[in-house]
Amino acid sequence: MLIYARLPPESYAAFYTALAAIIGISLIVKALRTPRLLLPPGPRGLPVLGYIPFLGTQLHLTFTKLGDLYGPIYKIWLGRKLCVILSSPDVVSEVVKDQDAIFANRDSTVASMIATYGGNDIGFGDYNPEWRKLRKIFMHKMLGNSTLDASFGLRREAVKKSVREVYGKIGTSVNIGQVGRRIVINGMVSMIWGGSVKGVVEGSDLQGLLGELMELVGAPNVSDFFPALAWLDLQRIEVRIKKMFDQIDRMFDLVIARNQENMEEEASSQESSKRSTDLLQYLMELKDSDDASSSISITQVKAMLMDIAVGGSDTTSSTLEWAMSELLLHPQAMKTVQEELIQVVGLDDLVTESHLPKLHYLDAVIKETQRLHPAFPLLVPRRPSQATEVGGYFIPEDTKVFINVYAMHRNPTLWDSPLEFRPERFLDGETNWNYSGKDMKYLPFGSGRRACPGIPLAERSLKYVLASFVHCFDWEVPKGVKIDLEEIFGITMRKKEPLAAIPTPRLSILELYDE
Ligand code: HEM
Repeated sequence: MLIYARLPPESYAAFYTALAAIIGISLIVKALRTPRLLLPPGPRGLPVLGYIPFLGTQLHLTFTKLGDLYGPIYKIWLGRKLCVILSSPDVVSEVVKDQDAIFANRDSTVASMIATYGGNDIGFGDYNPEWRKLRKIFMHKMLGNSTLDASFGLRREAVKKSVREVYGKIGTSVNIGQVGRRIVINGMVSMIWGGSVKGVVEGSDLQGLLGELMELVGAPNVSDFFPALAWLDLQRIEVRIKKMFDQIDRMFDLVIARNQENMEEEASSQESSKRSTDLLQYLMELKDSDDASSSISITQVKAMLMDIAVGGSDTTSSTLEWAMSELLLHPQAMKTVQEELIQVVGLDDLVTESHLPKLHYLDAVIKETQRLHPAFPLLVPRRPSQATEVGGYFIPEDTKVFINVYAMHRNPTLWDSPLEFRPERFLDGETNWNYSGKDMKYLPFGSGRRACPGIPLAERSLKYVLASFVHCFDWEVPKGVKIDLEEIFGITMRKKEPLAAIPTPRLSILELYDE
């Protein structure tokens, strides 16, 4: 204080000027020394529209070609939306492993928000404690091994029904995709509410409604690229998806009401011990639970039903159709699968889920099918909750991040002869191939916090249905028909031309087809 008091006023001014100069210079030096991160490279596109006019309909192919030009991390602008596309194990690992928590949000769209009850589900909900609660319930309780074991009977009924149906069409051409979709939807529906509510889906076209809903969720929407124009709903996607959604929602309301009536009736007739359980019943019990760590709202119940119906149906049935197409194109692989089935099951019996762990070649066929034809070729896009760095580039908050597994699964630097269908590569004995998402070059179910929670059910359903199809029947492509493997990009990647083939019976006891 004394010293200050003795200094003349001009000295204060000089002191503060010098101090400001030193701070200013050190900030400039620091800024110059810190390398400024750039956005990833990428094509220019047009003013305002960005790359929208050049996307085409086969997004996975467009993105793969751009990856060949710009490398494993590049950007495009779709209107006002910045998108980054990743396609090498290194950069993907930075996102789904090193910075998984930052990239744990989905990039919601107008359509996905409507279809998921405003993001009250697992697929599009934001990463927060409520989402973690739902995901835990979904994975450990609803799709845990004991729940799946208990519901095997319901899946078996769905498979047997379809085997009977195909047997009725022996010698004629069968649309395999359609039969597969029906088995998967019926199996899914009976697991969800078949134990307690009968007959709600018969007469209502759940399969058709889900198909249309998925198509609209996957369609590029101007409202997402130019949010200021969303109120115009230029492509009428919002109007159309609301219509589909309302019909499915009404079906859920009906099912829930019936479930409640049945539970009340059973309680009053004191038959609750005989009650058959299903996922809906389990969810309704959580809805009424007093335990805050597991209680859920009725909207969350319906959003989870939607997740199972949407997430589990098209993915599983498309993969089945691709697997059958590859087997029909590769008779030696078909023969090997059928021989394995004779050894493990025998021609005098039907496949059951207890046989599945012994069907190693069949498992390799399904893994190879998913390598070449991943159901979500670009996974489900993620969105960083803060600005960050990937592959040495700047990634702003809220960028839409695509992971191009289609390109990685076909990359010749990662796979030998990547375009060949060779199930044996999954039987090499050295690598423990699985769907955990730890090996970044093989991600059919994604990886990290947002990886598919339906893997246990998907794995069982794929093996069980495919094994039953090729064990019960020999299949032949109709004369003059050539199987092609052209894809259509949508939210899931489907086969463009439906697969048709002619079945003939294989089992030695014909009564098995009528069981
Ligand atoms: C062949 C069958 C299936 C395939 C190939 C598949 C694949 C995938 C993929 C790639 C994702 C995104 C993962 C990521 O972004 O990292 C996903 C998410 C999801 N899948 Fe599956 N799936 C299948 C079956 C199922 C089934 C049977 C269910 C439910 C019963 C299901 C429910 C979900 C849900 C709820 C999500 C969103 C997860 C989240 O955002 O946290 N999936 N699936």
